[in-house]
Parts: sequence; structure tokens; C-alpha cells
Amino acid sequence: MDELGHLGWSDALARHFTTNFDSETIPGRIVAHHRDHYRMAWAGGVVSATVSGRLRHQADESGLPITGDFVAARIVGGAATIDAVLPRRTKFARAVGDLTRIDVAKGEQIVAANMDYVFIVTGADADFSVRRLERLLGAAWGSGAVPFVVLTKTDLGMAGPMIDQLAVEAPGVTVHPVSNATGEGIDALRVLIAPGQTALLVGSSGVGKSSLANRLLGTDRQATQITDINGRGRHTTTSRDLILLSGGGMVLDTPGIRAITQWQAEGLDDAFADIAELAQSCRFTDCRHENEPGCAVQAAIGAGTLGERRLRDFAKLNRELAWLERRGDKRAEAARRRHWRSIAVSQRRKRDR
Ligand SMILES: Nc1nc2c(ncn2[C@@H]2O[C@H](COP(=O)(O)OP(=O)(O)OP(=O)(O)O)[C@@H](O)[C@H]2O)c(=O)[nH]1
Ligand SMILES: [Zn+2]
Repeated sequence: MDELGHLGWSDALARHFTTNFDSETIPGRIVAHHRDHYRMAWAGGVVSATVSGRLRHQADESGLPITGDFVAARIVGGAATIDAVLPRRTKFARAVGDLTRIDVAKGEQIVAANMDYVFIVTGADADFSVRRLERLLGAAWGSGAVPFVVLTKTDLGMAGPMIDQLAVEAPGVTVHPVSNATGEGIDALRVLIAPGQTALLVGSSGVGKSSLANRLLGTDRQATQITDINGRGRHTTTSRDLILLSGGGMVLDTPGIRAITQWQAEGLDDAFADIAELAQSCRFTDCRHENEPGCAVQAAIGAGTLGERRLRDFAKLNRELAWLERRGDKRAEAARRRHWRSIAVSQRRKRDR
């Protein structure tokens, strides 16, 4: 089982595994996940994997495997069947629905497991705002992993006062200033992720997560990706979301987590949690839910499980935010978000009655 050591396999997991599973079963780690399709690394390499019928029926949503999970599986004909998810050491969760209703068991959706660090990535540019980081900081502290703020774009020369502000408003969190453009600060970050350790990347769109992953990897991951023969979106072309660094550390950067953590970063998850959740299953990560193929939001409207009104409201909010963003009016933007959140709460109350 030493073969899994580099993937973060621990003595505690090994003990759990030998006590609970027979010799036909092998341990593995989920390195990528899209809907029902998994990629699993094990001593014999990386194989595609599915969940066994028994696990599917036993488990509620939080019991199904997600990226970063260690699992017990059987290899049959070059593919894996996952029988069980091993105990999670840490988990990064998104609160689902009304955040004032604290119900951890039902109200959270786990998006990544067994990471040692959460890198909250944010750019030292005009978009910088500590307020926007607060939810991610909260989720990171709740994950059991150690949060860091990775402040990118230091080459723009604006980072100084932001580092000072973070020291005051996010005390206890170490800030790592980096530039993906010049490479400054990247080595320090790479060294931090020891062999067998995993860092999860979260943050809004455009803050530099892809650039950071490429820098840490030392090559352009996009360029090394396998092009899908169906010409589909990014989900299917990403060969793996758990990236192995040459130093032995790992970086977790997945399209699904991106979609969710971005909502979290923007503070929209509670207002449009239903759409955020559906959007995860859209074929394209940048789906606008208009008439793209494989759109899960449109499918839900077709099936009658999502009201057309919700999507209209959602589109309206996005247009408003885009417009306010162009104007650079942060206060008005925050006010609109609050407005829509209050509408969402009242809609939910009506529906619950
Ligand atoms: N000047 C500067 N630009 C950067 C830096 N990091 C990223 N960028 C630029 O910022 C833009 C967004 O970078 P990405 O790495 O695609 O950001 P992302 O967080 O992966 O964005 P999504 O894929 O939308 O989630 C690109 O144009 C990058 O070239 C940096 O350190 N300095
Ligand atoms: Zn869609």
C-alpha cells in the first residue's frame, strides 16, 4: 500500500482499511469527478471509476465520493467500482440554501476532501476586497485544513496596502504574495506543500487560479490536456483535477469546485443556491443557461423542477452586476446583492408554506 503514500495515504487510513475490507479490495484516491464519472488513482495507475449500486443506495449525497476522497474499490476489467468512501480528514463544504438556518448535516454540500491547505486566491488589483473573501475564509476555517490567502498579481504594484489590510481584517491567516507573471513567491508556496499534502484552490473568476496551478506545476497544464473527441467542454477534457507537483505535493483545482467557490466568493450562493447547484452539472463550465447543449438548468426547467421565474431573476441579477461592475460602483453592487438575497429568502418562505 506504500504505492499510495505519495497521494497522501496515511497509517490511520491503512489501519482503517485493513480492518474493514478484504483482500479483493484496493485503496484509491479520487483525482477527478464529473457527475457519475470518476477518475481514481491507485497503485496500478489511474482508471475510470463508478460507484457501486450498493453504495449509491446506501449513501446520502454527502456519502458519495468527491475529488480528494480516499476510497475502497474493486478493479474489474480495467475500471474501478467504488464500494466505500474512507473517513474524511478534512472537507471543504458549501452551505446550501438559507445560511441563517444552521443545519450542518443537511445544509452543506461537500466539494473537496482530504486537503491540508485551502489557498484562497485573490488578485492584488482593482477587484480586491476583503469582504468578498469572508465567506471563503469562513468555509476554509470550517474545513479542518489550514487556510492561506494567496495574493496574486503583485507585479501590478498594488499589494502593499492590501497585505496590511488583510493582517488587520483577516487575522491569523498567513498571506502569500505571488506573481504568476514574474514567478515571484511561487517557490515559497511550492515548498509549503510537502510530499503527500494537498492544497485546494478557491476564489473568484479571474484571480489567477489557472495561472497559479500552471506556475506550481512548472508547465502549462491546459496544453497537456487531452482533447476530448466529442469536442465537449472543459469538464471532460480535464484529464485530472488533482495535480501532482514534481516535489510530491498536490494541487486540487476542479471545474466543479470553481463553480461553487466562485458563488461563495461572490456571496450569491444563498440567493440562488438552486441554480448554482444545477449549474455544476452543466456540460460547459461557462454555461449561460440559455441554449447551450447539456445545460442542466434548462433541463430542470423542462422537467418542471425549477421555475422559469428563478432563471429570469438570476439572469437579471447577473446583468445588473455586470453593469454595476462596468461602472465600478462597488457599493451599489453590494446593495443589489443584498436586495436579491432578500427576494430569494421571501420566495423560499412562500414556497415552504
Ligand atoms: N499581471 C498579472 N496577471 C495575472 C496574474 N495571474 C493571473 N493573471 C492574469 O489574470 C487573468 C485571469 O487568470 P486565470 O489564471 O485564468 O484566472 P482564474 O482564477 O483561473 O480564472 P477562471 O478560470 O475564470 O476561474 C489572465 O489574463 C492572467 O494572465 C499575475 O500574477 N499577474
Ligand atoms: Zn447551463
